[in-house]
Amino acid sequence: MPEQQGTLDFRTDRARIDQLDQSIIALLRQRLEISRSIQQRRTETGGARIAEGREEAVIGRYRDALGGTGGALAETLLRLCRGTEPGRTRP
Ligand SMILES: C=C(O[C@@H]1C=C(C(=O)O)C=C[C@H]1O)C(=O)O
Repeated sequence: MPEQQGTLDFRTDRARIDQLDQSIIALLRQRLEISRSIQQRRTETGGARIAEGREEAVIGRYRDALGGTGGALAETLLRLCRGTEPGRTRP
């Protein structure tokens, strides 16, 4: 029996959410690859991995669009793109 609440059936909307999540994950992987490429090229030429001013701009973009939680999401996204999470070698 499908999961229902009263007469509501969430299957169609949940299928759309699942599709959107797959698209978001694919976009995140693209972003991660480009971000790490920039970081690698910078460190290989003696620069710092992190560009704080640029990160502030990225966080501000998400905060402006989505509020404080959006800013927190951007901070998590930047940690993902740095690839420096302890104990993780892959995204
Ligand atoms: C990708 C860059 O390098 C780092 C990663 C960033 C990102 O993932 O958006 C932003 C700033 C840097 O800390 C960059 O400088 O643009």
